[in-house]
Amino acid sequence: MTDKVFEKTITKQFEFDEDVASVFDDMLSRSIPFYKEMQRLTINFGLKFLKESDKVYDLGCSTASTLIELSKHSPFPLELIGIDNSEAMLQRARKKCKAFGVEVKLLNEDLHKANYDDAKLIISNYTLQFIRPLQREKLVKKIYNSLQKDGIFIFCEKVISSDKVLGKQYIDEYYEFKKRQGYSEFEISQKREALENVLIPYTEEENKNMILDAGFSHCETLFKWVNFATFIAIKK
Ligand SMILES: C[S@@+](CC[C@H](N)C(=O)[O-])C[C@H]1O[C@@H](n2cnc3c(N)ncnc32)[C@H](O)[C@@H]1O
Ligand SMILES: O=C(O)C(=O)C[C@]1(C(=O)O)C=C[C@@H](O)C=C1
Repeated sequence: MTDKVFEKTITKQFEFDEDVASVFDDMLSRSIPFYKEMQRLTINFGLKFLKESDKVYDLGCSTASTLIELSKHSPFPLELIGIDNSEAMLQRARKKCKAFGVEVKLLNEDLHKANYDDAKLIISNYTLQFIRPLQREKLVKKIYNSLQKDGIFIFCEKVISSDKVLGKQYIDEYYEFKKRQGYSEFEISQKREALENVLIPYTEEENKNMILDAGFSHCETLFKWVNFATFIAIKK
């Protein structure tokens, strides 16, 4: 279904509710430049570190798109677990997994409370940005502690520039992308307002520092397009 959520005047902050979940796959593909490419890199780099029966968690799995693609591309069976606290998203995820014949354990839980121990790979794409900064640092520490030795954390985030002028140019370039995807100026400004103080992006460097502060021995950028980036972190 086509995303028309922000065609009407907003009355509340952005939420992963029924309205958003019902158009979510279209919303992501039209709101995140190179979404598919970043997903492909997440899967390909993840697979380089995995072996049969390894546990893979997707934190903030939404409609399970990434786990379904991972399952389709993996040459061996994996234990796939998706965690999300939006029931509207998980309903779509269950339907899609069934339709694709993919076995994924889908859990409706808060990431702060859920258990993801013994993970070989943890994925979290475009989700940390929705976690309040103080909680975010704690969550990344929890992710680090939950990974096995030699475990991998791959995550994608919307990012900002630490330079004021470039920061403004990033936003202009991003809104131009959105216009090319068919969103009107009204929809763009409505969504911007709804996301204010809900989606809190860090700079690329702040993300890396947060990861290293949590204990990871290495973190680098796998991909970046203006204000969106994919990172990989290694626990030694
Ligand atoms: C932008 S979406 C993730 C998109 C998805 N990873 C993908 O690549 O298709 C963020 C997701 O995180 C979930 N989420 C946000 N905060 C959460 C929390 N505290 N616990 C569990 N899920 C959370 C939301 O419900 C939403 O489905
Ligand atoms: O539309 C925007 O401004 C976005 O930042 C895109 C974004 C994201 O990065 O998570 C914001 C909310 C939805 O979850 C889908 C995509």
